Amino acid sequence: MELRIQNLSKRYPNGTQALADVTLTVRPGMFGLLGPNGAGKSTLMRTLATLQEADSGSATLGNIDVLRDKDAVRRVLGYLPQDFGLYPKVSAEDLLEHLATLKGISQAKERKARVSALLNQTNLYAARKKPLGSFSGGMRQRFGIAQALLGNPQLLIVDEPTAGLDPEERVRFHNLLADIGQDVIVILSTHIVADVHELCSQMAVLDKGRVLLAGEPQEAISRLSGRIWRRFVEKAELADVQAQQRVISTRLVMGRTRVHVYSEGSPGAGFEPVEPDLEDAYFATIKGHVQTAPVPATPAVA
Ligand SMILES: Nc1ncnc2c1ncn2[C@@H]1O[C@H](COP(=O)(O)OP(=O)(O)OP(=O)(O)O)[C@@H](O)[C@H]1O
Repeated sequence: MELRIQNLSKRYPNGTQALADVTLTVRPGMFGLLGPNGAGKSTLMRTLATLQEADSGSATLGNIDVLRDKDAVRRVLGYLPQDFGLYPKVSAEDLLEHLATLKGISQAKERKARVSALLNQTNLYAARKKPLGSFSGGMRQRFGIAQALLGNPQLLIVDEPTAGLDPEERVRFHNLLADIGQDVIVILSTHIVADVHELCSQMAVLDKGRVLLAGEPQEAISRLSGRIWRRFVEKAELADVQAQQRVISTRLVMGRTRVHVYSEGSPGAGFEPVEPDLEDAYFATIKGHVQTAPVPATPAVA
C-alpha cells in the first residue's frame, strides 16, 4: 500500500498558505517529514488524519480516497497528535480498554489480550494501573503510540512526538517506533533532524508549505559530498564570513563557533572539507543553497 499525495494545497482564512502544491509518495516504512516551525507539517498530518479539509489536490492510500472516504481512512489510521490530551485520573489500562471498545473490539477476552499486548509493547505494563496524570512525558508519548496502534493501523501518523523528551526517553521512543511492522506506513513529523537520521529510510523537507526535498536521506547527504566546509571562527569574524560565504549552520562546540559553509570549491583559507550529514542536507535545503527538485509524482493508476 502506498500513500500518494498530489498537489495538495491549503490556505487558512487569514491568508496563510500552509500547504502549497504538496506532492509526495510514501511507501511502507518510516517516513520523516522535516521542517521548521510553521512549515505546514501539522496541517498536512491533520489533513491526512481526516481532521481538516484541503482546498485542492488529492491523496490516496492504496485505493482509498483519503480526502473523501474519511471513514475508510479512519479504519486503517493510527494517529498521535502533537497536543495529545489524556484523562489524568484514569489508568492507562482502563483508558486503553475504553478506546478499544470504541474501536469496535467488542469481545472482552480479545480486548484484554490486545490491551495487554500493547502495554507490553510500549513498556507500560508495570505502570498500567497508574493514573495517566502521573506519567512522565516519555510514558505519555508511549501511551500515545499504544492508543494509536489499537486498531492495527496501516497508516500511523505521529506529529512531533519527541519534543520535550529527555535523551533516554527519546531513545526508548525511537526503539518503539522502529519495531512497528515493516508493512505499516509510519509518518513521523518533526523539526529534529536526528529523529529522521536515526529512524527513517525516506524523508521530505517541507518549508512554508512547499516540499523542498524528497527521497532517501542518504541520497540527500551524498549530493552534498565535497561541498561542505568547516571553519572555527572568532565571534568578531562571524558577520564577515556570513556576508561572504553560503553559511548553512553555525554552532557552538565547546565554546567555539563552528561554521559550516556550502561551496563547490574551497571557500578559502582556514576552511577544511567535512563529510556532510543529514543536518547539513537539511539546512542547505532550507537556506536554498541546494536546488533539489522533489521526486516527481508517479502518475496515479486507476
Ligand atoms: N487554524 C489556523 N488558522 C490560521 N493559520 C494557521 C492555522 N493553523 C496553522 N496556521 C498557520 O499555518 C502555517 C503552518 O502551520 P502548521 O501548524 O501546519 O505548521 P507546523 O510545521 O506543524 O509547525 P509547528 O511545528 O509549529 O506545529 C503556520 O504559519 C501557522 O501559523
